[in-house]
Amino acid sequence: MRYVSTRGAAPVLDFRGATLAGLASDGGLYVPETWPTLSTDEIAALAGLSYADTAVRIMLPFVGDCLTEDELRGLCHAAYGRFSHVAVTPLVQLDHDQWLLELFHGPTLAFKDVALQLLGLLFERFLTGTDKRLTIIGATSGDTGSAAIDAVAGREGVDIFMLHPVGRVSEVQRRQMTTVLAPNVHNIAIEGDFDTAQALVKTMFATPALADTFALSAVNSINWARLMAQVVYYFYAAVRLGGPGKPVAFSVPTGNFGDVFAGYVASRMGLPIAKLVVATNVNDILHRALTNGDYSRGLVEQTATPSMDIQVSSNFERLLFDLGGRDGKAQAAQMAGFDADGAMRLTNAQQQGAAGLFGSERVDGDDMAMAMRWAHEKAGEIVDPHTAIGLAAARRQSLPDVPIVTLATAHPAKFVDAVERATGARPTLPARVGDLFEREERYVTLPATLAAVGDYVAAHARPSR
Ligand SMILES: Cc1ncc(COP(=O)(O)O)c(C=O)c1O
Ligand SMILES: N[C@@H](CCOP(=O)(O)O)C(=O)O
Repeated sequence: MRYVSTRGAAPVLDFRGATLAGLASDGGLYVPETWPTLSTDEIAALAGLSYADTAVRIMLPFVGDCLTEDELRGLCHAAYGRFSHVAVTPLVQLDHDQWLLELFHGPTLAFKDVALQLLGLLFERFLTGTDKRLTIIGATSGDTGSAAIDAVAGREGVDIFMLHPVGRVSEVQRRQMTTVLAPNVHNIAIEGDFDTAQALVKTMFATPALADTFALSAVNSINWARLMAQVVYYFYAAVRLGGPGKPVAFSVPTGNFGDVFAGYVASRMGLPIAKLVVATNVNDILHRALTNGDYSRGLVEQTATPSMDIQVSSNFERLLFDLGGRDGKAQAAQMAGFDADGAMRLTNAQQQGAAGLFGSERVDGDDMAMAMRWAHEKAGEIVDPHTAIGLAAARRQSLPDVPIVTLATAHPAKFVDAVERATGARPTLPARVGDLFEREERYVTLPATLAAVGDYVAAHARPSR
């Protein structure tokens, strides 16, 4: 399998190359040159497989000859062996057609673990036998940071620099990052929002003083391997609800458009998906783009769903590229327009292509709290605020006889105050998180400038040998 950049000017890479590079050198994102497909019989044959074995079947075509099937199986079993639920991503029924897909049974209690536990192992596997040292730079609105740090803390050959917006993540989220004191982990609180942090990361990739000295890599969903691993749970859930014979819909709480893009990939691979609902909070750039083609950023508003307080959704570029005829030059021009103006219009092809599969909903704080109460009172489930955005959007759909699965993206105890405000219940952190509130924290706070953050990275990273 070969990987091409959405902006058409970066080298074409294999899976190993795309995983280690993270972001393409032309500023674009790597996508597979073609979508592999599974026949109806191949999808039906996934029924009854364990999560790890399902992952092997789905991911093998993307990995190409960079890993043998046995190597991939070993990595998947190691990654998913760290989850606390035997099903890894269990389904929970809420009422006749409403389901939750619980994605938070990994070490850091959010869906990010599903991909990052594997990505940590992939980095290690691809670095073994080389003298390459990776410098990972990432941005987080709360959950990617802890999942990535857990996946690479203490690993040989990797340093990680994780930027989070100061004061805009929950205390549990912050502590899950800043109490990891391994010498290869560097937490940086920046004075800005998540979009600023993400833009800084992309700028650092394009800064020769950093990119030429260090082997930079990414753990955000700009790294294709992240999304590849997230495609698996769409198949895993759908076959348990009657797929491929019966179509299933998904409602996905969305910020950076990674999780829902993985659902799009599952559909391109042949999984019958009736609808993919893009559920946003009041930071609704994606809802506006999908309803009337207006992709224009506003100010980021702070909400009770901090992980989705995003106005520039990196992975939307992947969708626009695919729907727009995979024309790298045109995509680069469209993104340059957005960078210059903070706004762009989707083309007719992009709008019409998206309309066939995607729906979208904007969910405000009141509707989010109402969905939490509904889940608690009617179904006895406590859901986190991000999941509640997805659930509120799912409950607005009218899809007779189609099961609709809301992706439950985080454990409710990560956002305990918001949960208590809405439901009166105060979920407790699972014991595996340990003495999070007793541990020492370590991080620096820096202005959100390339000079400050770039200098810090240059001073603390170890050059690639
Ligand atoms: C708990 C939670 N839900 C939803 C999202 C949104 O996912 P994505 O950025 O892949 O759209 C995030 C952050 O990414 C998150 O941490
Ligand atoms: N909500 C995310 C934002 C980054 O998203 P990613 O999926 O691109 O890593 C977070 O928790 O950090």
